[in-house]
Order: sequence, then structure tokens, then C-alpha cells
Amino acid sequence: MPAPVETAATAATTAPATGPAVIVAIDGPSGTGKSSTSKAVAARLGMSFLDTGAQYRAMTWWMISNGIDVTDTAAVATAAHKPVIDSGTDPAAPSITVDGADASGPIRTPEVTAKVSAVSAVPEVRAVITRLQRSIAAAAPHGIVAEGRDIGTTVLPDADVKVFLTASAEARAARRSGELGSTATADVAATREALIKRDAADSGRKTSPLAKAGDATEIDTTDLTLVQVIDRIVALVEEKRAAK
Ligand SMILES: Nc1ncnc2c1ncn2[C@@H]1O[C@H](COP(=O)(O)OP(=O)(O)O)[C@@H](O)[C@H]1O
Ligand SMILES: Nc1ccn([C@H]2C[C@H](O)[C@@H](COP(=O)(O)OP(=O)(O)O)O2)c(=O)n1
Repeated sequence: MPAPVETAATAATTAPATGPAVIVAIDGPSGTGKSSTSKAVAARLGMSFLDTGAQYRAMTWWMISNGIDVTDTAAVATAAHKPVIDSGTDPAAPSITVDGADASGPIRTPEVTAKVSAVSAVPEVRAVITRLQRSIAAAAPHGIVAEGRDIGTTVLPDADVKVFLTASAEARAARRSGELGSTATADVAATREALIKRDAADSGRKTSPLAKAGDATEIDTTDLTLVQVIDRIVALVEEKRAAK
């Protein structure tokens, strides 16, 4: 039976946060449900939400817009400190701007998706964005749910709760293709190949690759509904809050 789809909006009974602030790190490959799950968990628990992939996409969009060849590592490294990236962390209305301009649409283009792994492999880019992410997490009044590839391993290694989401390549490709508006077999296959290629690049880079932290709880979402994944993570966070 197809999984009932819960969006951040339908999951969001934005509760005022109670108890101590907790830091939650959610990592995993593309299409495992990090963004939708993290948004909903943050909304339910009255916490902030940070989509770190959006920040790497914003950096990539800025490089493309400014005529920088993303395969020229030295040029990307030199420019990395120039864009001003600002992330809005309300899970009900997350936002991202670059130099004051709304970047939420342009960062999702196929060109940015194709180039983001190259840009995010550059150590200077990671240093700039990691610093930004830590400052956002430190300023979150009721704690934060931050999702990405290296949150539990590098950005917030002392996070209270760490989750690593996985799912089969088939499930991930089907989810992404659905979002892109085509479930035709050839389109799903092409999406699957693109996902696998990006995962390999993200896992294989030298600086803070996509990886499961040793102390992360792994959840395979292949056969779980979005609501089931959200419930599991909320339970982990509530358990941690109770113990604090
Ligand atoms: N457990 C799940 N079951 C079915 N669909 C899901 C599940 N988790 C996420 N999705 C859907 O898959 C797509 C990709 O999810 P997303 O949260 O963007 O993944 P990620 O951030 O890991 O790339 C979205 O359309 C989302 O609604
Ligand atoms: N913490 C992070 C988050 C994302 N990245 C990089 C690697 C990813 O392929 C891109 C885009 O991330 P994003 O989460 O938007 O990717 P999805 O298309 O949602 O799977 O950014 C990263 O290197 N480190």
C-alpha cells in the first residue's frame, strides 16, 4: 500500500518547546527523507530547522551566477568567503537568501544539482559553511534539527540525538521522480543513476564526506511511512529531553 504522505505542514502542530534545548543531527544520502522528516520533527517539537544542503546549493548557485568554473578548485576556494548566505530556520517557512536575494527557487535547478557535489568538496567552502551552521545552531533558542551529510560527524559532533537515514536506491529514485513530476520507467532509472553518482561523490570526498557517525541511530526508511519515521525520531528526542 502506498505510504500516506505527511508534509511538514500537515505534521506541524507547532508546539512550544518545553524542557531543555536539544541538538538533533540527521544525515543520510539523497531522497532518504531528511528534509521532510527534519522539518516535521522540528515543527512538532517547537525547534529550529536547518537544511544544510540548501546552503551548499546556495554557494553553488552563487559560483555559477558569478561565472566561476566549479571544476576550478582554486577559484572556488578563493571565492568561498564572498557570498552572504542567510538561512531562515522556522520549520513552517524555511528560507534561504544569497546576498539578500531569495535563492529558494534557483538552488533547485538541475544545473545546481549537477554541480553541487564539486563545490561542496572544496575544503574552503566546507569551512565557511560549517562555521555558519555552528553559529546558527548555537543561536537556536529551543534547539535545532539540522540535516545534511556531515552534521553528526563534523558540524555538530556533540549533538544530543544523531540519526542516519537510509533507503534503497529504488525507493529514493521513485520519491525524487515523483517530486520531479514523472514516474515513467526511463525517468526513474535516470534519476536513480544521478542519485547514485552524487552519493558516490559525496561519500568519496576527502573533507567531511557523507558518513554515519559511530553513535548515530540508523533508520532504514524504505518501508516506513513519513509519519512512522517522524514518530521514531520524535521519540528519540523526547527520550533525550527527559534524561537531560
Ligand atoms: N518514508 C517515506 N515514505 C515515502 N515518501 C517519503 C518518505 N520520506 C520522504 N518521502 C518523500 O520523498 C521525497 C524526498 O524526501 P526529502 O525529505 O526531500 O529527502 P532528502 O532530504 O533526504 O533528500 C519527498 O517527496 C518526501 O515527501
Ligand atoms: N551537510 C551537507 C549537506 C549537503 N551537502 C552537499 C552534498 C549534496 O549532494 C548537496 C545537496 O544537498 P541536498 O540535501 O540539497 O540534496 P538532496 O537533493 O536533497 O539530496 O550538498 C554536503 O556536502 N554537506
